[in-house]
Amino acid sequence: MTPTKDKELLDQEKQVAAQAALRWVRDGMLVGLGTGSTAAHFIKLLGQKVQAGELRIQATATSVASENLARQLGIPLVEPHRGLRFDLTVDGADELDPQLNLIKGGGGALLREKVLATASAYMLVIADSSKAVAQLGQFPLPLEVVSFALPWVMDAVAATGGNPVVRMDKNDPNKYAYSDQGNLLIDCHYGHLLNPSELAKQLKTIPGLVEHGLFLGLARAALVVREGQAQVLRAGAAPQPATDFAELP
Ligand SMILES: O=C[C@H](O)[C@H](O)[C@H](O)COP(=O)(O)O
Repeated sequence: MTPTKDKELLDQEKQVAAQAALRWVRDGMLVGLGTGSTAAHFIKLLGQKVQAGELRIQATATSVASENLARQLGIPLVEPHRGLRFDLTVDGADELDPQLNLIKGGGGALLREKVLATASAYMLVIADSSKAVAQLGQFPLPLEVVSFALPWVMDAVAATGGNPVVRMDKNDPNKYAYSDQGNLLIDCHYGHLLNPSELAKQLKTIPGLVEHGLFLGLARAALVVREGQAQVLRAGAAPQPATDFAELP
């Protein structure tokens, strides 16, 4: 299989997962919108339902890109405010393990993604087959870092075995990449994570490290596509077909 074909197939899987996720959305819901290519498929499909008058929902997005997309599609948006809680957040992931622990932040949106996932009654992950792994850590762990603190954060993260690399701008390799909050991003190459929760605790003690991309115990279910079919995964449970399955969060 050529890399391009591979990418096309994975993109089809992302669309299938996004389509299946629509079953989770009900009239009147407040929905958190994720970021990335898989979440973008979901936002487009959701936008079609809203435009057709088939769903009345309100949403908040986890990035400027997703917010712009939602606005273009006519999805009503709600600004962050005290007491705002989401019925459902639908988001992609860079990796998910059988316990539905995640690595996120490949697109730099980890901070807002974690804020919305935490403020949601239900987080649903949508993913192509390449994202499901036995153990997290092949994908470099993203961190969001305040610029001033960068040198010390790099030292502290290196001391945890993270081999940190500052992320560069996709369009200009001589410039740093910045998050929507104006912070820097670091990618950490730990290899397989033997104890993600211990690592998460260590990272939280580093001043200037705003957030890490480990999402532990946040996802309630995942829709992962295998051989063209969406399957529902839950922590420690056997996969279920998503075809004859609809769940109210
Ligand atoms: O910061 C980006 C997010 O965590 C994405 O959800 C993640 O990188 C997966 O993106 P994609 O759906 O494009 O693979």
